[in-house]
Amino acid sequence: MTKTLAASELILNPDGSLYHCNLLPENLGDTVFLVGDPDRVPTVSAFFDTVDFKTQKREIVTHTGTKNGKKVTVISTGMGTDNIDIVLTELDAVVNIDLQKKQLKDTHKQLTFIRLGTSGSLQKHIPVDSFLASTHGLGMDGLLHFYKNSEAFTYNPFVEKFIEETEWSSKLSRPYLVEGDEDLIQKAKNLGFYTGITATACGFYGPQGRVLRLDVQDSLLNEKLSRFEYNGLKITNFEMETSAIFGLSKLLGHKAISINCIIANRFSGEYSKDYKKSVQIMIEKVLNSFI
Ligand SMILES: O=P(O)(O)O[C@H]1O[C@H](CO)[C@@H](O)[C@H]1O
Ligand SMILES: O=c1cc[nH]c(=O)[nH]1
Repeated sequence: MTKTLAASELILNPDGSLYHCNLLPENLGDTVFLVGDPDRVPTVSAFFDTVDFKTQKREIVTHTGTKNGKKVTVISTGMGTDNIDIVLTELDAVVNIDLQKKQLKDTHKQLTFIRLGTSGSLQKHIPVDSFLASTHGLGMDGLLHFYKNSEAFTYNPFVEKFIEETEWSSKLSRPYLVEGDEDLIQKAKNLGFYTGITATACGFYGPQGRVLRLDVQDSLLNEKLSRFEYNGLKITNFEMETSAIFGLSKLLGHKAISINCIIANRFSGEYSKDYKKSVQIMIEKVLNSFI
């Protein structure tokens, strides 16, 4: 018998839309741009040909419209993998659950997620105001461990070597490594973007080795991350969402890429003089070549 989801599990608003995103199936395009900052949503939708739908709840702002005849959406996730859990799960539910019957659909629709974010460089040669596409997300956040079948990402030679070489503390959650979509990464390479492994942290300060008033447990963490290498793969940058976007996309059957504008270099101590301008250039390049 087909399972019907309880009202407490699949929470819907009075109009039948998803609890946090406020979205109904007709409000969503097949390609979804994910940005952290709600203020970045209009910057992205300014490059759409039309904007036909807008909604907002908390920090989750959505614009849907068309670009080159295709229906596209941009949505803000806020900061961190906990918000990615909410947004990606609800976006998947919008297309793959019958919201009226509250039942899983038999056939699944595949969405394409394109994160357009900001990030800090962990490599001297990757400067501020450059653009980087993640080949993999290295999750230091622990989100994926709550889901069944995530073992594929947590038990592999990269993770084993990483734990050993960085002397990863047993008090922290086990790192996991998930790859992005190969075809989308190739498109970013064609645009001349840097590529590399993106470390996803569960915070901006201590978890990324920033010391203001509080000392960190491992003051050498960033040094270890930048030095680490596995089969020619290097860790290039820090941000707070990519691992969860890649992990949930793999588990749910969607395609994903994460592209970030480098706004800080953690070794030179540099910070972009006008990061919003650089982010806008990145958005324009991606919108014009990915749709
Ligand atoms: O600019 P966004 O997309 O929010 O991305 C980065 O910026 C935030 C931290 O300042 C984190 O969300 C991090 O991942
Ligand atoms: O250093 C940085 C810059 C942007 N976002 C991050 O998470 N870290």
